[in-house]
Amino acid sequence: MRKIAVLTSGGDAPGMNACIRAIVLTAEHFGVQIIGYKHGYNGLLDQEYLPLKARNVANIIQRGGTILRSARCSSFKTEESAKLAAKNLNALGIEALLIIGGDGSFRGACHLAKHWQGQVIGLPGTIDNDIYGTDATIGYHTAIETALDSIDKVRDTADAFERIFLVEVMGRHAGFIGLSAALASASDQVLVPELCTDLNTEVDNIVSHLQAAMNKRGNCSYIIVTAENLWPGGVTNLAQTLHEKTKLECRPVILGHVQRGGSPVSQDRLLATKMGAYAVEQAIAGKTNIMVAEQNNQLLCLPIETSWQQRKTLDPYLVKIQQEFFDITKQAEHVVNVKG
Ligand SMILES: Nc1ncnc2c1ncn2[C@@H]1O[C@H](COP(=O)(O)OP(=O)(O)O)[C@@H](O)[C@H]1O
Ligand SMILES: O=P(O)(O)OC[C@H]1O[C@](O)(COP(=O)(O)O)[C@@H](O)[C@@H]1O
Repeated sequence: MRKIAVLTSGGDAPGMNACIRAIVLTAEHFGVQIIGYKHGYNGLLDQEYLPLKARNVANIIQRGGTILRSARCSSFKTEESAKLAAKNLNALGIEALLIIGGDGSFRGACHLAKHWQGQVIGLPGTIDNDIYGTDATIGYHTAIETALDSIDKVRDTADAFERIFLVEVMGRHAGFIGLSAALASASDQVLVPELCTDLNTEVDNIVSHLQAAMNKRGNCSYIIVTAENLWPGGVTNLAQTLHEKTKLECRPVILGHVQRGGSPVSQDRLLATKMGAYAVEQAIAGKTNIMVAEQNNQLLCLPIETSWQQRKTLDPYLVKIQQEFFDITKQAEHVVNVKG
């Protein structure tokens, strides 16, 4: 193994820089040259790259975003693009390509592999955590912290005015950020795709929960965490609907792209560092068409297709706590008197 390339693709995630750093330092350790393609798969098509050395990755572990830039590249789905990318990689003598991104980027890697003899290795990097086979993806823990920080602040003003707030978090098709942020911020309800089967009955459920909370706690603040793309018209519409049904003040808050930025928390830096180093070792060992993953603190390789062929599920115990133990409408009628 003499030359490896790396790129970041799809939604950027805090920790991608830490991962690039680990890849570069590990490659240097083994005497392997490394180049970075810029702007995701666009860089492969435009032959836009730069050599990466230890000095290029100094002082980046704490930075969000990605020094290689990221992008979505819809034209990469064509056969001509994959062939052009293969030609460009061969022209530079690249033997392995490391792709830091989500399952879409991994599909891109598989597509390329049909037309390129080199090795492709995926490193799961997305705030959404929606990649099957790994306990967490690079960026997920930082996104939870960011959402949590905002929800805590929303709670202050919600409490002061005894208002209802709907907070929209990211996660295009997955409720990992939503469920974790809701539980960790002690939010009253969480609406995520995995748990909302029928939106028609959902408004009535929310209203009955709300009434139960008011009956139990008196006039109070109430926070609902909602995943993006779930509610037609988003949280602004849902806030309006709830206001019409309850006559209570409901305010929508969309957290948006702030969740993608910021300095990575230690969990993401460590995960990114471990996965980056491990991916280089796997490349040197000749592995291809794999993604690196971590399960129960153990690094491993999985076939890259696993990432999208199987659907990652929410932690059932977290769901149980939020949906059953903490559901105000499902609490036992009698309260045990601790004084006897
Ligand atoms: N089926 C596919 N074939 C080839 N390339 C793909 C495919 N799906 C996604 N890609 C590439 O991966 C990029 C990132 O995918 P996307 O789903 O947007 O983000 P993520 O990798 O974070 O899931 C796309 O813009 C495209 O360049
Ligand atoms: O920045 P964009 O292109 O608007 O994409 C927004 C989407 O990207 C994400 O932040 C991350 O998703 P991916 O990592 O799968 O690209 C989603 O949570 C969000 O829906």
